Amino acid sequence: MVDLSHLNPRQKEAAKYIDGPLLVLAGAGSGKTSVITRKIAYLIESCGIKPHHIAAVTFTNKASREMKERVSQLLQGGKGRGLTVSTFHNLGLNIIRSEHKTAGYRTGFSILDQDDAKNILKDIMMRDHDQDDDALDMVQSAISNLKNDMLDPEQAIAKAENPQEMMIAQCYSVYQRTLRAYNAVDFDDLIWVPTMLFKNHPEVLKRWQSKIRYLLVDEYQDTNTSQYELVKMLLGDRNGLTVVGDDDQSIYAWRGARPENLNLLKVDYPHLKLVKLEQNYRSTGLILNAANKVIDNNPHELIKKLWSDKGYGDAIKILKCKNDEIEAERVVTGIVERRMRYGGKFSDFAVLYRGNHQSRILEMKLQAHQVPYKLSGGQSFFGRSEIKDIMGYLRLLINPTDDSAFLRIINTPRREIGPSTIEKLSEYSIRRGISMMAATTELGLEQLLTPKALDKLRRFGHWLNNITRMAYADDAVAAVKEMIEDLDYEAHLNLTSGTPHQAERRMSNVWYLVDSISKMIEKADELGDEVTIEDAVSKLILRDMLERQADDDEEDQVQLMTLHASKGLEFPHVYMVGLEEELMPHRNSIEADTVEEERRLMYVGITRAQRTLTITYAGKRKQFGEILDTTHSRFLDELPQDDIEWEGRTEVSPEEQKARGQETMASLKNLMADF
Ligand SMILES: Nc1ncnc2c1ncn2[C@@H]1O[C@H](COP(=O)(O)OP(=O)(O)OP(=O)(O)O)[C@@H](O)[C@H]1O
Ligand SMILES: [Mg+2]
Repeated sequence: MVDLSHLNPRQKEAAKYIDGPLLVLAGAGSGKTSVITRKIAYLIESCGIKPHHIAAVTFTNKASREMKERVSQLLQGGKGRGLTVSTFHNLGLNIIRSEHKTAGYRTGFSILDQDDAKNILKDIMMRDHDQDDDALDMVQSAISNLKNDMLDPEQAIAKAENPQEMMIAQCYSVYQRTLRAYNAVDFDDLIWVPTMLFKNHPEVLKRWQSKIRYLLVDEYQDTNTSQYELVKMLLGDRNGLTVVGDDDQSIYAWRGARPENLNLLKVDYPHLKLVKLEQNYRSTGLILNAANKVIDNNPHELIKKLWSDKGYGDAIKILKCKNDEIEAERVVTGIVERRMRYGGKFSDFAVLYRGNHQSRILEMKLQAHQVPYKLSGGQSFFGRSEIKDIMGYLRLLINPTDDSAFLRIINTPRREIGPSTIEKLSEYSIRRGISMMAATTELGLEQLLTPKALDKLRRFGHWLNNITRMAYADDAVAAVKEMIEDLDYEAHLNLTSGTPHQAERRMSNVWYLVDSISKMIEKADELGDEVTIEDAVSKLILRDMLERQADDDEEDQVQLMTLHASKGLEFPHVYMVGLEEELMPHRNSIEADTVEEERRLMYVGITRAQRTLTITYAGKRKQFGEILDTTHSRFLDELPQDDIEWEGRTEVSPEEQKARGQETMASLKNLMADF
């Protein structure tokens, strides 16, 4: 029997309630994710539901890995085998994979990352509309919003109210046709396609409903319309749904998330049971109080009051630094000092920032002090050009119809296949209705190309076909290694990198990628599963898209990530950097009057901290090559000023320090009394 004794009465109630759909609505650190993981164990061990009938979904890879870990601790000895714990997008990918025929895709369909998708869109826009990069970004995000709101191209065209919306809808229509022709899906399709599939094919939906009998959703406030639709369809008129969320932590409205979905649940499921949790088990009293005060500045329908019995804790520190360089230096020396003085691990520290561009200066300082660190998200691994190149080959290897991958690598490393050859090849492939890769070895090309160009294309085509055959028939990893050697990719890096050291580092990234594939295949082997090169590469593509991070969570490293990426996680010591107007809150949100969402982001950041919170800002910051004067963020003024040590502003008086000490002791005594 599963042990629920660690849960408080309300948590227990939520874990045991299975008579209807349930919503747990509660603030940060109150144990929502813990309810989900315990409930999974309860469903399996006490309700007799088989693990393969349970699916738990969350938003980021990191969160889903954490959840998996927590569940596997609760269900040891393989009791959880077959359970699905994944991101929404991963669940969508699995659905499309097993239903690809009905969904209209051929096997080995490819998943486009944001960049590839953008390239396709760029081609389309250049063809019919003369547009710049800003317009491209705008259209890409508009198409994403249309998909998230479940509108297909025809509906978007019908709904367009002005020339701009019509232009977007038309681009959407051509874009979607092109994706189909490429046998490819983009990130939003991973949700949109399964939803449409379920809508149009009730028999497929039925099959999935009988597969997934209990669905649990974490971070529900960040679901968008199509994700909500997917949840609703999977549930049907059954009872097996638990969702947990916190409207104060809704931080993805800009990506189509609809916190109103929390309210919609009550409308769609009149019998919805609501459980609220109030005790925070994560943070000290001071940190929690600061979080509560900041979020109080947002309008609330439902007031949630969180309390903690972890004692008063250390004061929150605010450091004013002269510039961004000194800010980074102080954060790093602060981490080193604290670790030396109190012990602990580097992985106890997290540095959170608003935008990925802020990581570079921190990375430099961490390297200078030889502090190990892990960067999550941003332009880390999969954004590197060498990885994109090799991924291009791998994508083509698992899906020869992936024309965008073909275009990326056909002349990288250089094979002297010029643009006019590629153009003719493209026209020919469109005329024949085949992929560019397939066209390379067609006889019909002879009339179009010079013998030299023809020879180069054919040699390329035959070579890659051979590697593909090897990868499927024999040892996939050996085939990939041979491919990289045949390409003489190392020589290409030597030619295109600034220094030999850079070339070496880039090549080691390539081997890291190959190693990841090999590990995936080995791991599956050990479990008795079979993972093909196709599965391994698809997984890499998805990992790339979701988080762009290397898979080395276990190591003792300082964690660097954006505030967005930190959702759901917790760290003993948190540094929030760059708390300046126009950076946090972000300039765009000030202009668009969406500061409330930034305030929720601030709330998310503060509530990641368990024991100490240090906030920094710089008086001057280098941006776009210019040094700009800055002012501190308005959110700092919203903090409870009595509880913070604002360096250079207010000193904490000795009497006050004493009073705080007494208060801390008193709450600690209370805490001890509870044990
Ligand atoms: N009943 C409990 N007793 C002791 N510790 C608990 C209890 N419930 C949760 N915790 C601990 O509190 C911390 C926060 O829990 P959890 O991450 O589940 O909160 P959450 O509500 O999901 O937070 P967030 O809103 O940030 O996602 C975790 O370290 C968890 O182990
Ligand atoms: Mg959580």
